[in-house]
Amino acid sequence: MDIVIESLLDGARRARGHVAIIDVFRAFTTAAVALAKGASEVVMVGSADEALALRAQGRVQLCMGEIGGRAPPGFDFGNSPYEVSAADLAGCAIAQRTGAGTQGIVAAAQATRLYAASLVTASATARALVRGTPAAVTLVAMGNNAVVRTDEDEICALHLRNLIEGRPGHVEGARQMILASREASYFGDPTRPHLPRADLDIALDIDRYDFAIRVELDDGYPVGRAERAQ
Ligand SMILES: O=C(O)[C@H](CS(=O)(=O)O)OP(=O)(O)O
Repeated sequence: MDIVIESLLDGARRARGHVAIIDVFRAFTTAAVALAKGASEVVMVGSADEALALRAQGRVQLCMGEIGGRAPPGFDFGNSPYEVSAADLAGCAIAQRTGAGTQGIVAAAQATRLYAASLVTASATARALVRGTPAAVTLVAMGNNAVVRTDEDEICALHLRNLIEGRPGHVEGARQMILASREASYFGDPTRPHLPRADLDIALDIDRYDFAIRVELDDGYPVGRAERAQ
């Protein structure tokens, strides 16, 4: 099996085989929390207008995500796992728009199987990626706004590769490397109130959940749902 690590939007466009689009801060940590809180599905879109239109049509009940890190006007939630962790989402379908993660999902049109990945679902995602013994697995680190590479997504890709190749990786080592990064330092900064420290704590709770987020097309929209091992 060929395992390729890619980055950013062009990496998502090139990705082949079974693909993990990685966004630790914060899109797919937030999506995982939403699914764990009972959301039925997360419809991943490229624009805030698409998310709002899906809610207006009744296709989803809630909108979450960000532009410039903050909830767009009319959204129910920002892109904060901590904020979402306090909500009752039982049975809700949610539309999500973010600057990196959901853009990568939309761009990954060549994937034969697609996952939205972060560290909270790392082991479950690694197991899911190898099911069906694909010829190729591509791990795409989405970075900031899908244009600047970031430590947390690149380290998540390396951790996933270790797991896929049968090594345990180093959970605490990965955590500490990310905590030392520029992006981690933004959380809890009083000048960035949209980035609570609790978001960082949740995002680095590696293997918090025992499901992967499988993304499949539904009426042309990529829809993420929890996928547990059989
Ligand atoms: O809200 C976030 O943490 C980021 C901001 S940016 O778009 O990467 O600049 O969004 P995400 O898509 O979750 O990386």
